[in-house]
Formats: sequence, C-alpha cells, structure tokens
Amino acid sequence: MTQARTLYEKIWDAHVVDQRDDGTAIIFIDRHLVHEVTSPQAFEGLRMAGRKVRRPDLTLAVPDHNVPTTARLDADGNRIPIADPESRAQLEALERNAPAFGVPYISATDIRQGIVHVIGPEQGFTLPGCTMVCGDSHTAAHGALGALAFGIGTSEVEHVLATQTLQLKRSKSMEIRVEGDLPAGVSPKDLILHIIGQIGAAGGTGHVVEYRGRVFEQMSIEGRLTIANMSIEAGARAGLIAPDDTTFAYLKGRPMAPKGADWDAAVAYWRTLRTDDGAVFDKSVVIDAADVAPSVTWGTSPEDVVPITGVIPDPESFEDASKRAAARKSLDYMGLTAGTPLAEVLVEHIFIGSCTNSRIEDLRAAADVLKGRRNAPGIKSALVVPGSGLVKRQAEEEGLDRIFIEAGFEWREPGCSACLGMNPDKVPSGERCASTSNRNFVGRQGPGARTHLVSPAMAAAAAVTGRLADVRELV
Ligand SMILES: CC(C)[C@H](C(=O)O)[C@@H](O)C(=O)O
Ligand code: SF4
Repeated sequence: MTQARTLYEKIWDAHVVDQRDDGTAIIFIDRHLVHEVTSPQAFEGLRMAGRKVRRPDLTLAVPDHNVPTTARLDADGNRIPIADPESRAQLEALERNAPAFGVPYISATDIRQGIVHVIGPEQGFTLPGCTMVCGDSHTAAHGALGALAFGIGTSEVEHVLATQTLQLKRSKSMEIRVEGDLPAGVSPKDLILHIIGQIGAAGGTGHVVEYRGRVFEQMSIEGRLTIANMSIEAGARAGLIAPDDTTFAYLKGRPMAPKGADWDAAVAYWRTLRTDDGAVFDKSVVIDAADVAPSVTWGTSPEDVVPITGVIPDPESFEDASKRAAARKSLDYMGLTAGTPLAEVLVEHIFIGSCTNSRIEDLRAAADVLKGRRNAPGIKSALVVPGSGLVKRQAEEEGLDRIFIEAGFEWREPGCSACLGMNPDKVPSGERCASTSNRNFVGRQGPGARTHLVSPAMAAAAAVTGRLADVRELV
C-alpha cells in the first residue's frame, strides 16, 4: 500500500527534479508571475550573464504596484507618464525586459491588466497542482485553486527565469480545520483575520497550510483567494485549498486554461489532488466557525484582531512581556485608547481593493451595503480599486460603479493602490483608514497612516457611518 500523503506532499513529490542528501531539492516551477518591483535586477542579472529566459511560455509579466490608479491615457489617447522617477524607471524596465526576453506581457493599458494575484486565476494561468512563484509575498493567494504557490526574492526570480527551477527545502505541513458554518453576515475575510488572530502572525512559520472543512468546500474561488492570500500574514510559506468542482467550473474556458482533451486529462489529474485519509500533518489547528464575527484589526500586526463587537484591548492584559510592549507601541501609533469600543473608532478614509479583496464578489458585497446610502460627512476619501480591468468592466456591466460613485467613492483603474505606499494613493499621516487590504504595518499605507483591516462589507459600513461599524446592523 502506498503511504497516505497530504495535498502538499503530492504536489511536492510531483515536482522534484533532484533530491539531495542534505534535504534540499530542485523543484520544477510550472508558473512564474513577474511584476515591476522585484524583476528589474533579475532581468539585469540575466543580461550580464548572457542568459535567456528558459521558459517564457510559463512566465507572465504585468505591472501593478507602481501604476497610478487614475486615468492612464490623456484625451488624445497618449500614455500619461508616471510622475515618480523610481516608479517610472521600474515600469519602463519591465516594458523593455518583457519583449526583450520574449516574456508575455500585459501592459498597463490592457483591459487584462491588474494585480498579479488577481490576473493569474482570472486568466487561467494559475492551475491546480502546479508550482507557482512570484517575487511577491502574497503569491500564497493562488493556493486557493490548489496550486503550491509562494513568494520568492529577486535573486530567486533570476534563478527561475534562467532555469525554471528553484532550490528548496520541504516545509512542514499544517492543517487549519474549520468546523461548522460561518454565521450570517460573516465573510471569508473575517474568517482569515480571525484565524490569524488565533494562531498569531508566526503561527504558520515553516509550514505549508492546508485549509480544510465544509466552510472552504462551500466557498467561492473569490473567497478562497482571500483566505489563501493572507496565509503569509500567519507566517506560512503557502496556503492550499484542495481543488474541487468549484475550482474546475471557475477555470473552465479561461484564456490560458487547458482546452478540449487536455482539459479532460487535467481535470482527471486534479481530482487526485486531495489529502489522503490517514495522512498526517505536522501541526493541526481547529477553529469553530460559529465563533467568527466581523473582524477588525486594532494594531500594527495582522494578528491584532478583535470582533467588531469588542473593545480595544488593554496592553497590560497580554501575558507575554514583548507582546505587552508591542501593544503599547501599536496603540500609540494607532492613536487609540484601551477599552474603547471598536464601534466608536472614527475613520476618515476607506480603501476597497488589493489582492485580498478586489474581485467581483468583493465589490458586490461592498455595493450591497452602499446601495441607496451615502458616505458619512467625516469621510475625506473613499477609493474603490478593482483588481483588474476585467473585474472593473464586469462591475460596470452590473452597475456597481454607479452605486460606489453615488455613495461618494472614487472609481479607479486597477493596481495595488493604497494597499502600500508605492504609488500616489496614500493615507495622510495620523489619519485612519478602514481598508480591505492585508497588512496594517506601521507606514504601510503611507508614513504615519493608521490602518484597520476589514472585509469589503465592513469597509462599506465604515464609509456610511464614518466609524468602524458592525455591518450586520446595517443590512
Ligand atoms: C513589493 C512586493 C515585493 C511586496 C511583497 O512581497 O509582498 C508587496 O506586494 C507587499 O504586499 O508588500
Ligand atoms: S495588492 Fe498589496 S499585498 Fe497585493 S501584491 Fe499589491 S501591494 Fe502586495
């Protein structure tokens, strides 16, 4: 009898090109996404060494981090140059490097352009069972479709471009099993924030996590992408959800997905990609879905999570001395006082976007709350940034753009936007933003910016009330 294996072990075993005695292995990489921030030096390295891209057909490049989310073409149809010199240089480098190395490139003015982690699944570039990398920590997102996907550094980007392989050590395996069903009004974002709040920002360190349970089986691909995306915020190397009929239905007919007989063969293989009964995980965590409420972060780490019904925690209540010190610092940065009910915290900015929550379902969830309502007077800016041009177009076809605009939101072009301060979309110092992104680090949305991570519906609730608010009281 063959040994029972986890999903992670199956994908790993299928990609080992060479196994060394010291535990390192050479792994074949099926898919490589490239963006403008982590690729310029990698291409430069190839150029200096006189090397080519080994498998341009398995590589896909798109700019997302630095592109402004305002109009990209002027009235005459000419490209509006990027003002920031560093951003412009990175974008221009990618625009030169992709054609020079024969890498398929989706330009900033292409309708398919968007955040790498949104366009990969959308184009059918991301497939179950494949190994996938990108010079970007949120590559974990693609695990939502059952791909073993993780972020790599720029020198590894160069290595993958040159060889289509990567030297790696096998990670440990971890199961996060969620039992029961989520209560009404609770979204995948609330669940992943809750999970990170429970296991901590280092809870998954050294592990590849597999999310298991009925909740995930019943979840849409959009929701699964939100979950897997934030695996890295729990410290995990990657996050996986076993592919199933929902995955296959999502991928069928996507431009880069297999077609005809290849599709049938692929689906037959993908159906084998499940953790076998009796397979053993190195670590196992069980979460009760009934415990999850709409979640909000209060501090400067994604593990600083409380339910919206809660209060800002007292730093002195933490057992660990370093956690007490970190919480004091966080509250100082965030301008918050222990004991304040979350629902009394006023916000000035709203950001709906990022690779965590910028897909069509996210926009629908926010628009559902905003419909017939207007942003509260205290809201100084509210941005909605679709994850790709295709998401944007679909939202417009559904009339969602009207709902956002009528509520007082700005309807923008796709990109990373205010998820991180690398482009013009920033939150002013000392001001507070309810954000659907994934990181609330110090300065993440701009120097001195204060970030509260929430779901799209909760961001909309914050917009119309001008404070952190329980969306369940609005619908
Ligand atoms: C700029 C990029 C390398 C970075 C990452 O690796 O994740 C960014 O996407 C982020 O979310 O912080
Ligand atoms: S949207 Fe944010 S988290 Fe995602 S890739 Fe861009 S900067 Fe990173």
